Amino acid sequence: MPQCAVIIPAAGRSSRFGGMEKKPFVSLDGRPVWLRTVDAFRSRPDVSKVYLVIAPEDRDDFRARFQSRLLFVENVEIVEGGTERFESVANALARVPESVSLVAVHDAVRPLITPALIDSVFGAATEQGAAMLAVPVADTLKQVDPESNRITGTVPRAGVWQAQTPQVFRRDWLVEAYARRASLSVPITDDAQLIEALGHSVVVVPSAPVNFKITTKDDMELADAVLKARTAAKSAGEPEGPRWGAFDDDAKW
Ligand SMILES: Nc1ccn([C@@H]2O[C@H](COP(=O)(O)OP(=O)(O)OP(=O)(O)O)[C@@H](O)[C@H]2O)c(=O)n1
Ligand SMILES: C[C@](O)(CO)[C@H](O)COP(=O)(O)O
Repeated sequence: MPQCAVIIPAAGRSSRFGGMEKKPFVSLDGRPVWLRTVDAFRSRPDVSKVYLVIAPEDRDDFRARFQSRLLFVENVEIVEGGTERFESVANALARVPESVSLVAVHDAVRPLITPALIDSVFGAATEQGAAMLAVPVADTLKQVDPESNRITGTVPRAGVWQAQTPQVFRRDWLVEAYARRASLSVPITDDAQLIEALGHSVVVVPSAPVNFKITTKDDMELADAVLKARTAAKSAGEPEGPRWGAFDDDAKW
């Protein structure tokens, strides 16, 4: 089974989240967001190592709060983050050995990822060299003037998908893409963009809205509600569904 390294960037500033604590470190139904996300990958037989990227300014606090627990968490390496997301990913990518065939990048703040969704995007990347999870845009998209808040146009949504993560690539492609990143003048908001710029096609694997990114406080409340619904479904003996994802284990952080 091809080995996949998993990069989990958790070094952002959480500026849209606000609050005293950065979103990866907030407790979500008893466990911190970052741990829920790491736990979705670290015990998989097809994962060689998880690289958790933490901002330099958070390292001491992270160590103080979580290091003792990490002693019991195998194959997780802490990597120093950068100012921009791509820098954080690049720092971790530099740690991935050449022996690893695939690299997955998954936002630490998408803790509701499910085993079935990971299976599907890992499988597609193994076959195609590059794959990512996404959901088709369901709402009508409007272009809005930031000054007046007035609509200046409607964006055709046919064929438009909302990118998620994991985004999974052949390691050599991702290394080459990052080496050439500086040549791109457009803003880079995801890793697939860099692979596309190399001329490789990235396969989109249909995902589920439950794999949303926690960006604001409202998202955290929604994530908490989903987890509570999963726990209730498990207690009621309902079978795990690929869209509901793995039922939470009883271990509380
Ligand atoms: N320099 C950065 C910026 C982002 N991230 C991570 O990339 C993921 C997606 O980024 P985002 O949701 O934008 O997080 P923040 O950058 O923290 O959010 P904001 O833009 O609101 O500050 C998050 O897990 C975040 O921690 C990172 O590791 N390093
Ligand atoms: C990578 C990503 O989650 C795909 O939708 C998104 O681009 C991250 O953007 P952010 O501004 O760093 O949250």
